[in-house]
Amino acid sequence: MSERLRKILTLVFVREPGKILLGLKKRGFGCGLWNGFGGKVEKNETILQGAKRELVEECGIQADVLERIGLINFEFENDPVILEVHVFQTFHYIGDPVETEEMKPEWYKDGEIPFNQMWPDDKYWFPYMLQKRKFEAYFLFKGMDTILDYWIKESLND
Ligand SMILES: Nc1nc(SCCc2ccccc2)c2[nH]cnc2n1
Repeated sequence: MSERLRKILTLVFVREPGKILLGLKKRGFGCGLWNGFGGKVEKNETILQGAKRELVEECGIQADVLERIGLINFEFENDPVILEVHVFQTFHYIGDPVETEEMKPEWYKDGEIPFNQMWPDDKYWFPYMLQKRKFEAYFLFKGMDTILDYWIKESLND
């Protein structure tokens, strides 16, 4: 089986009871969409360390405890690199979110998430996150807007 090229990325959601912190991406990949906070994992850090670093860099919040809740593989047609996105959430953090060059943070009620201004896959896996159910998922994209194929399943492994 030929080894696929993989890019390891993180995605972090800060939670309060009934609310979730989203950031409007101001530049780069996914610009103009609301999303969690995250990005690349550097060579000299673990995935968890990368997730915590990106959260501080993108909105100034320090998360003591990050809980792994999901793993999503994104494939884009005609692109050999698979994005392996490790999804985390935290209810225990320090600081108030601040706007950075990268992200404009805003709190949304769990029932009022702006899915029409987010990646099209989010509406499929957010319900698992909001119900605290661990999940694994795969999405095959054509361009940035069209999902050609996907699967999602509840995962019990830690
Ligand atoms: N929600 C969501 N996020 C991403 S990329 C997340 C990882 C990332 C990458 C670059 C900068 C910051 C964060 C997606 N890609 C395709 N569908 C998607 N859905």
